Amino acid sequence: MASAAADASAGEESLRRALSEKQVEVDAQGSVVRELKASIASKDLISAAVEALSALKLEKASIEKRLQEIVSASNGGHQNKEAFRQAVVNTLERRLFYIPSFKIYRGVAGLYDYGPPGCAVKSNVLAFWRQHFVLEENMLEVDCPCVTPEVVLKASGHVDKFTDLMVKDEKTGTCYRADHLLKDFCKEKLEKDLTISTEKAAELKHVLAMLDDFSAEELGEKIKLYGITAPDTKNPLSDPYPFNLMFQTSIGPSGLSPGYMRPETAQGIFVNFKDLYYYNGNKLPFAAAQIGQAFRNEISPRQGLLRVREFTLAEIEHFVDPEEKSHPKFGEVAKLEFLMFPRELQVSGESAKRMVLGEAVSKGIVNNETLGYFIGRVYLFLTSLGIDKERLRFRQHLANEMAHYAADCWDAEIECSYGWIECVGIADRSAYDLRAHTEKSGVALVAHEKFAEPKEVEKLVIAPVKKELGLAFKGNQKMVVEALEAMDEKAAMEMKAELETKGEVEFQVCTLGKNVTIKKNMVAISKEKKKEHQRVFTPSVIEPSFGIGRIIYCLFEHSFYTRPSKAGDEQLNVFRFPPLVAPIKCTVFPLVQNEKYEEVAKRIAKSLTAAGISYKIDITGTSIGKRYARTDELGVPLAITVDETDSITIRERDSKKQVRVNVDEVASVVKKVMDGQSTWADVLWEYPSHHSASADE
Ligand SMILES: Nc1ncnc2c1ncn2[C@@H]1O[C@H](COP(=O)(O)OP(=O)(O)OP(=O)(O)O)[C@@H](O)[C@H]1O
Repeated sequence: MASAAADASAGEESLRRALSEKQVEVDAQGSVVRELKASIASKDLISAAVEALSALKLEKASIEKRLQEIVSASNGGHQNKEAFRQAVVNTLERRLFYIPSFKIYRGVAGLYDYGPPGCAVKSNVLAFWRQHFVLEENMLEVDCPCVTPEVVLKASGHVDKFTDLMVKDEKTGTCYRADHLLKDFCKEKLEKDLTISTEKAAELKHVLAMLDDFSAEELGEKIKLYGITAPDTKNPLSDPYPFNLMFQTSIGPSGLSPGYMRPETAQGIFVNFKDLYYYNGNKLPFAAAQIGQAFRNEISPRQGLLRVREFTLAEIEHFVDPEEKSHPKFGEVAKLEFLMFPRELQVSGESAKRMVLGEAVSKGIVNNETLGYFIGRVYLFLTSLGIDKERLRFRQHLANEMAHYAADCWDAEIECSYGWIECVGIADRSAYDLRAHTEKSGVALVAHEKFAEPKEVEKLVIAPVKKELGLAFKGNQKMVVEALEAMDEKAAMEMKAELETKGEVEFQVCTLGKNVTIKKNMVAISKEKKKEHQRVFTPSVIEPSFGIGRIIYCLFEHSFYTRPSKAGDEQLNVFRFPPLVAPIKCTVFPLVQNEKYEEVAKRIAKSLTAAGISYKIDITGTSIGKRYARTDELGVPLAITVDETDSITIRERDSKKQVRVNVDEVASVVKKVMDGQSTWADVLWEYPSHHSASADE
């Protein structure tokens, strides 16, 4: 291998790049390969690395041996992830951040209670959300009911389409999400089966890419083909069938008025569009926002807070003129650089790449400035909360993942021990929702642009001939009609030209997942000239939708670490929450139990209350080290120890450094750090440091 070092130098740079994209790295000699991240090494990674290293004439057998080591190391990494998760979840449940609901009755899957520190973290996250989005953009906040009449969710498409495909264990009746079982099977095979052939690997990857597109029949065929059985019992599974995720109810005692618990908060905003537009002085763009509970009867909720049956959503609906999607504040986020995972990289099997947001928009990777602006603001929001920048990426939806009406969608995904998790969906939903409610309610949910002078305008008119389409497409007619009507001007004029020359045209209907042949007699496309005093249009909507529980859980994992106790006999848990998020901002401890110190502690507590700072006072006689450990486990940033009557010490959680501060100044010092007006480094600079005489730390 040593002789390969010389060969390595020429191609090393490109090799290093090739491998680091595949998450492996070679050392200076080009002979040792090691994993960059704790992700699972795949067969694909191995063949790519073998190929690249072989090009440098390294000895193939030894490369393969080394790569096998990587695979077992990364499987070890997998176990480490589980152990890490267990440590985090144990701490969270023991300290009552959250606990399974109705625990004394053995709980209900997918339902959790937030305990005191969890409630505080959640309310801090929501307060910051309001400040960062609602306040910053002058959004119109609303609060609508969770119980929603059927007609609303019929119009939005939820009654007919908000389904997942389910399979049942044929013996026990246990239900599973069919696509999740197929996904788990493919992923496990790709990650762990080193003997898998290249063709098989390609097939499984294709299955993964098409997962969202499979019909019930196709999913059933794959499950049979791969011999997938019930994970817990290995019993055979039923054929997949659709299950609507909404909880149904009826409104009023008669039982005649069906309703549902809302599966998202957005519809409450759409149905109020007309009044909100008026409230906003009939001006676009504007955004409405809502924080509230959403309900989804998930088929088999696993993964703790990540997939639950009732959760808090924070949603923004930003209404904008479809012809003007630039954003006046885009410049403020254009220079941000972070991990982006556009469609093309996913399709070609590459990893996410760091990109400058402004470039992603100018190159058309992100559809428009407004969507880009929100991607940037979401990045700033999540990283300010303490989400690790390196474990946050924005993944673009694949064409088959997006609803047919959507112009572009990006998910903010956060990596945690469960893998990459969608925590915020940012979608340009075009005019779909407002159009759907206009049609169903008969109330025009539109905006107006008044012209100074009447204008002669040319209007695109797409008139599908429903009779002909019905004959040709039968049950699929509605989806073909919707897709034809949703065409933009360019696509419509191209279709018109082709119909005139060839008489028919191939047309992709995303909701059907295939092309259909449209004939000349099936649609009339024209442009009509009219004099108009105003332009009436349905606004497009850009929707960032935040799953608060998912964000909080990822934040817990990203903030958690352990460190040895002073005696080195145990590992102590710490959450390094930033002050913004910390459930309690400081603690107050008298060093020893005596009346004088307790008096001082009470005085400080009063001044903290007056300054609006949450604190915990602990006057137990427990050793100070134990008291610190207890509050580190809650992520409390500062601890005030009363060891004199005129001055006290403040200790910072992560550095464990201490300063001495006069009793009268304590509240204002803590407040400044909590509000972000000072940093701990400023405090260290300004106040004399204190070296603890206590043997506890
Ligand atoms: N069952 C759930 N439990 C907790 N949060 C959820 C759940 N379903 C969705 N969310 C959150 O709500 C946000 C918006 O919902 P959306 O409908 O886009 O999710 P989704 O695409 O259906 O999610 P998934 O594909 O994971 O089921 C998601 O980004 C996620 O953070």
